[in-house]
This record gives sequence, structure tokens and C-alpha cells, in this order.
Amino acid sequence: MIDQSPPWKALVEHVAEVRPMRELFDRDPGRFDRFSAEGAGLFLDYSKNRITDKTMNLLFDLAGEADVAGRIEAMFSGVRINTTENRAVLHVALRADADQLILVDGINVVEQVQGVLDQMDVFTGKVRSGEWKGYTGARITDVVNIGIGGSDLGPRMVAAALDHYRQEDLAFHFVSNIDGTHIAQVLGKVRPESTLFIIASKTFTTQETLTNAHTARDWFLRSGAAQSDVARHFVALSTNEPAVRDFGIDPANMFAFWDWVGGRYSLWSCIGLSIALAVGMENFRELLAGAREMDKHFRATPFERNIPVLLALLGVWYRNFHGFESHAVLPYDQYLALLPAYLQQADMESNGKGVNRDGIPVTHATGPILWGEPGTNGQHAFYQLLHQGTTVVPCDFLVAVNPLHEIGEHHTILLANFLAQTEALMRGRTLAEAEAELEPQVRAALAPHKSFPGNRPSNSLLYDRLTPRTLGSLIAMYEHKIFVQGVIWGVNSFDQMGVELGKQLAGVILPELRGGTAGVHDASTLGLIRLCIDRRKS
Ligand SMILES: O=P(O)(O)OC[C@H]1O[C@H](O)[C@H](O)[C@@H](O)[C@@H]1O
Repeated sequence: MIDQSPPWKALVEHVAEVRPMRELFDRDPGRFDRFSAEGAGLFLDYSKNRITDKTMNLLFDLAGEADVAGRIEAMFSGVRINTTENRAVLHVALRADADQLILVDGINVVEQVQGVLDQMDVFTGKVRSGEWKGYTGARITDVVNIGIGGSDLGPRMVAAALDHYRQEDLAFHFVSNIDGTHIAQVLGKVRPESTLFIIASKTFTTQETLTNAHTARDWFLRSGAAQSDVARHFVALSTNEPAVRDFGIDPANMFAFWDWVGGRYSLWSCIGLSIALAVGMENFRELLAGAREMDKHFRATPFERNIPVLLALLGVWYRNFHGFESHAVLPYDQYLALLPAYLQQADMESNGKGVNRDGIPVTHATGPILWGEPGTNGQHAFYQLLHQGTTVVPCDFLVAVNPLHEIGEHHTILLANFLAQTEALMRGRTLAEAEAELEPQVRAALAPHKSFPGNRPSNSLLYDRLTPRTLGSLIAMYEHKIFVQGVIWGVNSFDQMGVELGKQLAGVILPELRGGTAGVHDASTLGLIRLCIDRRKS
């Protein structure tokens, strides 16, 4: 276990040595220059963290102890690092240079990737130009992506983030939830003759997705379309061709990917088809190019300037040596509104693990709770707790230096708010400072309420403006940060066995609800099952 290693023990000792950040800044004007890094279109200022040069050196030692460098090479070269599922982890191959060679079982996967990209190119070109027609000869006006988890969050987040680059005459909808409300809301807005359904599922066995897909197909056929018309309106994105065929989708309308792509790392594959339809294949390839730039930065840059490695180490510093349980991602960019939700799956499904790669319970904390909302909205909601609450939440602030919509002073005001928040979190306000700002008659009563502890850490991530390339780089940066943390914690970041038990139990309860008889359960579950059976109307 990493927590028995000398660098870990040294870090435990070191925590108390680090002076409050305000003091560190006062003493050291070079902090910003020393604790910042740039690469793949991103600029990271990490000087507003509870760190000194010694802290960083100890964290680099910890990375060495965990053999982060060796594990990076193992991932990029196709070693089966997802040991519980005996799979390689090669989302990086999805955006590799076309002439690169990455072998899995003797097959060059880059060639396979390029083949599917070409297939996406042809298809998206036809739909976007209007050449691809619905069964009545009408052009496609609406695209509905049916998928959940990694087959929903990635495409939905990126489609929203790149809305500025979207083709105007195509509307996009995403259906994920098994709650019938979700599909009902979407089917209420679209017409069968002009709608393209994308059924996105790596396994093509996911209950929600298959149920929603059947509902969509029934709705489509009820409109008067024939079975043979399904081919013009349903395509599948999957690794499971037999299941796609069983569902009734012609494999000619299927886009493939492979078991070495994890669901939460799959937006770069054909799972991104809705993104490519929205913004065009050229922009989709730009997204891949941005990720590729970050991959190169991650693989080749010394850890001292390596953005994903730095972010990962800082996260470990807080999670394991300060006990901070959560991490906030705060995009000061309305286009990135869905990024925190996307990262919840990427991070928490990857590193929310309790045993190490050998199946032994870990004796240290692993992945944090990740959450967040766009600024400045969050300022008027939960920042009270960030500034004065009794728990400390390390934050990532993300902001474009230049906006996609230059309207009056909006962007300058946005920038001022982002800058002020990170400064306020770091500096805080002492009791004496609070007192100095108050009238004598209220000074004693109000000063404690108006003082701020400060010393609250944040990273600032800046980019020029949100382009497909920048976005690709940003997402890949978080993927690699998660990877490095998984390596340090010694967990397998690429399985998700923790989601299985609930699925299994739902499989037991479903027939009980259908048959109207509860089986053997604890008293609470039994009581609730009976209540649902008794009070259910039909
Ligand atoms: O793409 P699918 O096979 O339908 O899987 C969709 C989702 O299912 C599960 O809940 C997994 O935990 C997720 O990692 C996955 O993204």
C-alpha cells in the first residue's frame, strides 16, 4: 500500500509545516511563475494551493513510488491494465495520429479507428446535407440520442459545449432515463418522418437504453412507417453486433467500437456520432486533435510542468493528507454547464473504489465526491459554504480569456468575478480586517460573521476561447488526472463493479412487481414493495 511508503509518511509529517497561503504569497512574489504550467492550449495557475516547493517535491516522489511514468507507458502501449476485465485501456488510440501503430492482439487498432471515423464522415455528411432522407422523403430535422451513462453524458456535454458550432437546422435531443417522462417529453417534440434515432450502448444490454429504444421504435412504427423504414431512422453505436441485429437494426447502420474503450471514456469513438452530426466531422476531428495534443503533453512533459499530473497530485494532497472529501469544478463558461455532471461519472465511477488492484481493501481514502455548477450562478447558491463553511472544498475554476459572445462588458465582468473568487478564497478576511470595515456600534457583533478563514485552495485553468480543440484538450486533461490518481491509489480505474448489485436486485424485484407478490426482503424493502403493489393504479 502506498500509504506505507516513505514519501507518503513524509507528506503526513509535512502537512503542519505549510504556512497559510496568504503568508506564502506575501513572502514569495515568484509563486505565480513557479506554480503555473502551460500546454495543449491550457494555462494552469496552481499557486493558490497549500503548497511549497517541498510539498511538490514530496508529491513527485510519491508519483515515482507509484510508478506513474511506467503506468502511463503501459496504458499508451496497450497493456491490459484493466485487470479485472482483462482489457487494454486505449481511449488514447481513438484520437491517435492516423499513422500511429497501436497493437492489441496483433491488430493495429488505429486502423480500425480510422475506418469508423471515415464511416462517420460519410454518414454525417449525408444527414447534414439533407441527402439522407426519412421514409416519406422528408429531410432529417431532429436527432435523438438514446443512451445512458457514458453513452449519454459525453455526447450530451460536448454537444452543449459546442453549441456555438452547431448546424442551425438540426435539433438534438438526449433520452437516458428509464422514467417514461424523459422519452415522452422528447417524442412530444419530434415527428417520426424527420427524426433519426441513435441507439448508443457499448454493451447493447442496458435496460434503460433498450427499453427507450423499443418505445421509440414502437412509436415510429405506429405512425404508419413500415418495418423496412426502420433502417432510415435507427442507427446503432455499439461493440455488440449480435445484439444490434437482434434489436432489428441492420449492421450496415451500425458504427462499431471496441472493448478497450471504457464507457466513460467513449465520447471520442462513434459514441460521439451525435456530436459529429451537430458540429460536423471537421469539428469532431478538431476535438480529437485537442485530446491528442493533451495526450502528447501528458506522455512527454516532465511532471513538474505536466498539467494532468499536477492536478492529480494536488487532489491526492487534499484527499489523503488534509481529509477533504469533495472537489468542485466551477466553469466560468456557460457552454461548460454540463461538465461537472460529465466529470462525476468520469471521476467517481473510475476512482470510487475500496479495494486495490489485487483486491485488498485500501487503507487510505480514494476518489473524492465531485460536484459543481457554472459561475457566476454558483456564487449566489453554494459559495457561502465554500467561503465560510466548516468543510474545505478544493476548486477548479475554468475560464475562457476571450468569449464566444462579445456582448458589452459581460465578459470583463465574468473575468472579474472569477478572479475575485479565487482571491477571496485564498486570502479570506481576518477578524481585524472585518472590524476595521464596520461602524463602532456593530463592530463586535458583526465582525465574526464578516470574517473569512481563507487558505481555501483553487486551481485556475485558462484558455483562449472555447473551440472544439480546446474542449478536447480539457476533457483529456481530466481523463489523465483521474488516471494518475487511480495509479497512486493503486485501484483499477477502469471497471465499475459497484453499479452491479443494484441492477441485480432490480432484476429480482421487477418480476415481483409484475406478479403482484413480494419475495423475501428486509422489512423496509418489503414494506415499500407491498406499498407500491397495493397503491399502483394499473
Ligand atoms: O453503453 P452501455 O453499455 O449502455 O452502458 C451505459 C453505462 O452502463 C453502466 O451503468 C456503467 O456503469 C456505465 O459505465 C456505462 O456507461
